[in-house]
Amino acid sequence: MQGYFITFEGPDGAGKTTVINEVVKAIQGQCKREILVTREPGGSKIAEKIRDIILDPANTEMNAKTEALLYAASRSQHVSEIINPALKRGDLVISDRFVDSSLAYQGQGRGLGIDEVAQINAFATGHLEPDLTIFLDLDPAQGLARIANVRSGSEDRLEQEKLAFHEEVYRGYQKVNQAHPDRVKVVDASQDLPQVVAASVKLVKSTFPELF
Ligand SMILES: Nc1ncnc2c1ncn2[C@@H]1O[C@H](COP(=O)(O)OP(=O)(O)OP(=O)(O)O)[C@@H](O)[C@H]1O
Ligand SMILES: Cc1cn([C@H]2C[C@H](O)[C@@H](COP(=O)(O)O)O2)c(=O)[nH]c1=O
Repeated sequence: MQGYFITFEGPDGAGKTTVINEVVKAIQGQCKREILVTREPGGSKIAEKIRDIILDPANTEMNAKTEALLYAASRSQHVSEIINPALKRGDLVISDRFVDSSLAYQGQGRGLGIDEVAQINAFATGHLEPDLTIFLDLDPAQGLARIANVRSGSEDRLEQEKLAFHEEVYRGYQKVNQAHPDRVKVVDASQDLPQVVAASVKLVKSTFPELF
């Protein structure tokens, strides 16, 4: 039985983690499949260890290629150990970030090139692609302001990057979204949380009506 793979993407602070939790609460009683929520970087023991290295603010000397390869390595482990087995069981897998994050942050933000970063990720994931990606669309400055409200002073290495970097990442997302209009659906994340959640639930239900 083949499962379903949904990813949430967006700038830092767009609300991905919060919205995923609310979407799961909303659909849990109605969904015909088990729901597995996971995240990147991370999602498995080894992948979480790699996450700690990538996001440690002390690792200021990490170069862009190392960063891209660490995200891809973490993802490879996550896919083989967690995501693929769940999809084989027939689960609905919801991941907080996936390859599109690498295309936007490392491909565009770090200037490595979206196509080049896509290639290493195709190798890492065995070409796994989500069935649906919900892009929470928020101005990067607003996202950073939301994060500063909740964890000012303890931002991770990526969150500590200047606004110009996050604006470049946002341009990367726009390119990726335009290249995959069938897969990526955009939700206005500047709305109040209940509206963002309702729009996301509607997308899940309309994309996979057979799940409900
Ligand atoms: N629609 C919303 N309106 C206002 N605040 C929101 C909204 N959605 C989430 N938030 C708040 O914004 C902050 C960041 O949310 P959250 O951690 O879910 O974002 P994220 O996209 O997962 O961030 P990151 O990419 O850094 O992991 C939280 O304090 C959350 O409560
Ligand atoms: C998967 C992935 C993530 N990032 C960045 C985006 C965030 O700034 C951090 C951590 O993610 P979280 O949502 O705050 O937990 O990592 C990235 O640059 N490239 C990636 O592939």
